[in-house]
Amino acid sequence: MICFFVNPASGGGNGTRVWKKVERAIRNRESWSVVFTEKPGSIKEHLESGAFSDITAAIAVGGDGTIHELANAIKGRDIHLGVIPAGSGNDFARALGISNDPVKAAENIFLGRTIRLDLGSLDERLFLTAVGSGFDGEVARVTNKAAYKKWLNRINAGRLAYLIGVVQVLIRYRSCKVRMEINDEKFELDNVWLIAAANLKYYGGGLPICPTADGEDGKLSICAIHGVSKLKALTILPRVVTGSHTGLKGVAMLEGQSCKITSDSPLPIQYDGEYAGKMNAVIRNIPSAITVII
Ligand SMILES: Nc1ncnc2c1ncn2[C@@H]1O[C@H](COP(=O)(O)OP(=O)(O)OP(=O)(O)O)[C@@H](O)[C@H]1O
Repeated sequence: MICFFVNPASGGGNGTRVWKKVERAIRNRESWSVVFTEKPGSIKEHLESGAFSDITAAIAVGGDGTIHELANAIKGRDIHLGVIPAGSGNDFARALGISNDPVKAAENIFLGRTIRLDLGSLDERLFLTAVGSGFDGEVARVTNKAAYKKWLNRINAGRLAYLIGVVQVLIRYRSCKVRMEINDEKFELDNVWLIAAANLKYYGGGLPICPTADGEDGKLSICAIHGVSKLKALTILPRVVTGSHTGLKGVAMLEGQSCKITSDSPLPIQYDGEYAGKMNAVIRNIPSAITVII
């Protein structure tokens, strides 16, 4: 049984619109059911209710936050994961080349072609795309609670909300000293603006922060922007839009199975675009952790 978990709130209401198209397209197919999420966390509640014991595939109709919830809710169970993109960022779907056309994406779900994908973990929680600490964690904190996000999502301008958040944070954000440990190698970094640890290459709605990240290689790709003034950081950050930041002075690209980030004052962290809080982070790659329908 395939179960679609539709988040009506994703993409500022896009979830419902996308589901209507999918429903028309799959009306004559068998062995599927649908659940509408009521609030953050409700996917887990539904799955734990015991009413879904016959699910073989769980499909998020939503954005990266919905698929993040779904992956965590099916943790440890033999359920394939899929997505019909309906969010504002859709970085998971973008990285895996999943169609933005709801009907095509739904057809592919029923074709059932799968890959084994690595996941990342931040403490006990799983993530699919990337963890960002420092500047982008702060952007997630500011943007996710901003009233303008809902407004802009409603007019399909979710990316603009993120850009406003970037400008807000740029004005007041200060770099700091960070201790980073990749596998067993220790680094002391000054003037750290951000450290991202990625399973897949995009975050923030299509920003290729780690352009060579590969969700099937058993490693995290790590990008640290550090050791530069705010003025210099301001010239680097826009280059992330095209992925052309990687060779610049002040940008270190690394990789490893694990990445620990600690600082005297814990940094704000986001994972899959969701704000996780201020913390010292232990991030790991979990190789071939999940089966994804692509
Ligand atoms: N019925 C609901 N009402 C409000 N929020 C919900 C509901 N169901 C789920 N959510 C929450 O909605 C949040 C946003 O969903 P999601 O991330 O999929 O959309 P998005 O932010 O538009 O997309 P993206 O993350 O790709 O930019 C998630 O954190 C999820 O927990």
